[in-house]
Amino acid sequence: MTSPSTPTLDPHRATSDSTLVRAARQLPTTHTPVWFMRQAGRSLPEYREVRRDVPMLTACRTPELVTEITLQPVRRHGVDAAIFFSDIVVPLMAVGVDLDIVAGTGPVIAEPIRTRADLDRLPELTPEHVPDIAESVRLLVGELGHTPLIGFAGAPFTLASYLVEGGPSKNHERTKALMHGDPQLWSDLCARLAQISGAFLRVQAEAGASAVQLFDSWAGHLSRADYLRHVEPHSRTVLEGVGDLGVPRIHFGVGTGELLPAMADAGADVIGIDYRVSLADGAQRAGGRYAVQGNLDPALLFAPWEPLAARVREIVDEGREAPGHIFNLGHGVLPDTDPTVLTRVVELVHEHSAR
Ligand SMILES: Cc1c2[nH]c(c1CCC(=O)O)Cc1[nH]c(c(CCC(=O)O)c1C)Cc1[nH]c(c(CCC(=O)O)c1C)Cc1[nH]c(c(C)c1CCC(=O)O)C2
Repeated sequence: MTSPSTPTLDPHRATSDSTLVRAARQLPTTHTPVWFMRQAGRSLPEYREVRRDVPMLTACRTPELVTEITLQPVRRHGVDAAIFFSDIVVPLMAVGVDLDIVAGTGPVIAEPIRTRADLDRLPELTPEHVPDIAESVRLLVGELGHTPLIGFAGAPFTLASYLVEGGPSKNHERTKALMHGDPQLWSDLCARLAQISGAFLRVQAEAGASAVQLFDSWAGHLSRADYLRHVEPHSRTVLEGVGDLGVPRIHFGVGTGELLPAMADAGADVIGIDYRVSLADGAQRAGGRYAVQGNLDPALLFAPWEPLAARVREIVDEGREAPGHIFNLGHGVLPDTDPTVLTRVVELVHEHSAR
């Protein structure tokens, strides 16, 4: 029995008709949905205000702050989706990895994982590790109404790179050395990370996130052969592991032109395309079977309005040729971006794509 005050059994019902979910499912939409990676963050003065005295990871674990920060870009820009405010290292922190996020640098790991004994100290993730995440999602879904919330996690390779290198890396040399020098340890590490990412996505989707995105930001540093042999099986475990939840799965990486077919086939519904490959080429490389997300160069947001607007219209037009299109940037919003430009881009995407 349900009464009006009991939560609906299907937390995704309110957003099942949203443009984001429909585009991901390759259904017709009234306009092209748009959101931006890193839409919450330093480009917004209201974000800098909330974060003034609060460290990044404290903010990520405080449901009231996660809710406020996630809602800020939705209120300001009128985007068609919210992305959960968190970080790819939050589930690692939750299982006990000693790490910090250093402003201007990124995640830094106190004791990198390089040996079997190191891996043995990395536990699996259970919902009990992240009650605050479920709580934040529930608060957000209540506030967002018909606007979908996108949950996310880091993919095994990108997480492994931070853990093995101990921090951000340009060349991923220790990571690749481990991959090739001890393939069994590499595979066991990625299997553990796949469990952690998959469980983190599950917590978010079960609490009400309407879509999930797997970020394999650094996968573009791999050859296709290495990606297929050493990485794809683990990303597939994550994506297929949440297939039963019925929420669209977006798979994104940077510099992945050569990997798009493999990344799409790893179990995604939507393939993220960065700005190096045209949407049309990207959709075709993914076999023409997948919805696409992208792909405005975030640096173009610094260009004068006319050339920027022309590029936005072009991307909207190219997206019409794909089975489904979600407008986004090719990578995250840069911290110095003028937020009023982002709002104008949202308005233009809506206006130019209205049908
Ligand atoms: C590689 C990666 C990380 N984190 C993430 C990725 C994958 C996406 C990508 O490729 O950009 C994912 C992420 N991190 C953050 C989000 C929030 C949601 C959103 O997109 O709005 C998301 C989706 C918040 C954040 N995560 C971080 C910030 C900046 C911290 C701050 O505001 O002080 C934010 C808003 C910190 C972070 N965390 C990480 C980096 C590289 C940085 C930037 C370091 C810096 O430039 O200061 C690791």
